[in-house]
Amino acid sequence: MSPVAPRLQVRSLDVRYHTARGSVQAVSGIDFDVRPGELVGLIGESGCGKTTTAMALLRLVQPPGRVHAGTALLDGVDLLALSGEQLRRARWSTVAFIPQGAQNSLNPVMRVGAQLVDVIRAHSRTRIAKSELAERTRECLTSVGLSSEVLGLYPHQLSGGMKQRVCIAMAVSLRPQLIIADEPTSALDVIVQRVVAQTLLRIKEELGVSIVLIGHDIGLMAQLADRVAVMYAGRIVEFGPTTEVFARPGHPYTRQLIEAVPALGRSTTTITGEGRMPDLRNPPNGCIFQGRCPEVTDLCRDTPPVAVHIGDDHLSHCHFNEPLEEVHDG
Ligand SMILES: Nc1ncnc2c1ncn2[C@@H]1O[C@H](COP(=O)(O)OP(=O)(O)OP(=O)(O)O)[C@@H](O)[C@H]1O
Repeated sequence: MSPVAPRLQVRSLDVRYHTARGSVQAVSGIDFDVRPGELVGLIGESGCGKTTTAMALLRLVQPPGRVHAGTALLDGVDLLALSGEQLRRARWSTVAFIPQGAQNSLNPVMRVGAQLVDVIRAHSRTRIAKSELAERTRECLTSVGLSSEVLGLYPHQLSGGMKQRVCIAMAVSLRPQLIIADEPTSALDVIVQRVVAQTLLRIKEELGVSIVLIGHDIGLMAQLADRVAVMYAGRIVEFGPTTEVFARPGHPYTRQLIEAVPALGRSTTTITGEGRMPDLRNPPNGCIFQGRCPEVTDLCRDTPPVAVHIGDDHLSHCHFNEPLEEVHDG
């Protein structure tokens, strides 16, 4: 394991949705961490719990959802234990969020500059002089590669990619330690996706911010993430350096995901594995992936696999991985 202390450390996070038809175990005791200035990607097919994980970290899980257990330490402070007032202060200034389709959340009748000023004023802990505000808004735009002329424009005068970069500028405006971005490039065309992706890399490198990036575009994630956590049915089944995970995937689900990477020119993934994700109201005993695994055995049906180190900093949850060293299963 690397000696770098994590900025975010998530342990045993468990989130359920209590519906009339039973309790959906959307996130089942996951562990992961994000280091300073690192981009960690959460990948997996629709319904595996990526957004629920993000919502839990932001304390935005809505009823009937509820965080049942876990901790999420950001520089030692448990986000899941903050009071309402502490939370209000932490939003934007400590943890910022770029939601899906963020560009549509810009106010159409306000100039970009005024919207940035609003965010900084509303969430700043101290009063900021007008001259400093102007300087800060310019800096924010520069950090995402936009010129200060954009401050005077309305959202409809911007392209989709520029709007998304304005949203990233808003996210960095309070200089947070952590940004959580949920599919920030979805609904953009491929060329624009690259620009937005480059913008995320730029703020990571220039501002040292840590980023949790949610997405299902495996190709894009392979280019952006320092480490990836592969989720399946509410669990992290594999976690490790991106190059390692893609070059030497340990988990059969990761292998299926990689095989499903679309051919050049297509932008969506289809999963080739047989069968559907298990019913999360009644998950199976044993390995969560047993229903889709081509290598399933009785051991998999009876006993959940523990996390094993299969490489430097690389964990996988499969009975058939060759362990370098066994670690506690979260
Ligand atoms: N409000 C809700 N009520 C009941 N179940 C829910 C609710 N929201 C999500 N779920 C369930 O929780 C599980 C995880 O959903 P989540 O949206 O976190 O997955 P995801 O990986 O982010 O999917 P997507 O990529 O489609 O956004 C799914 O089984 C989903 O059906």
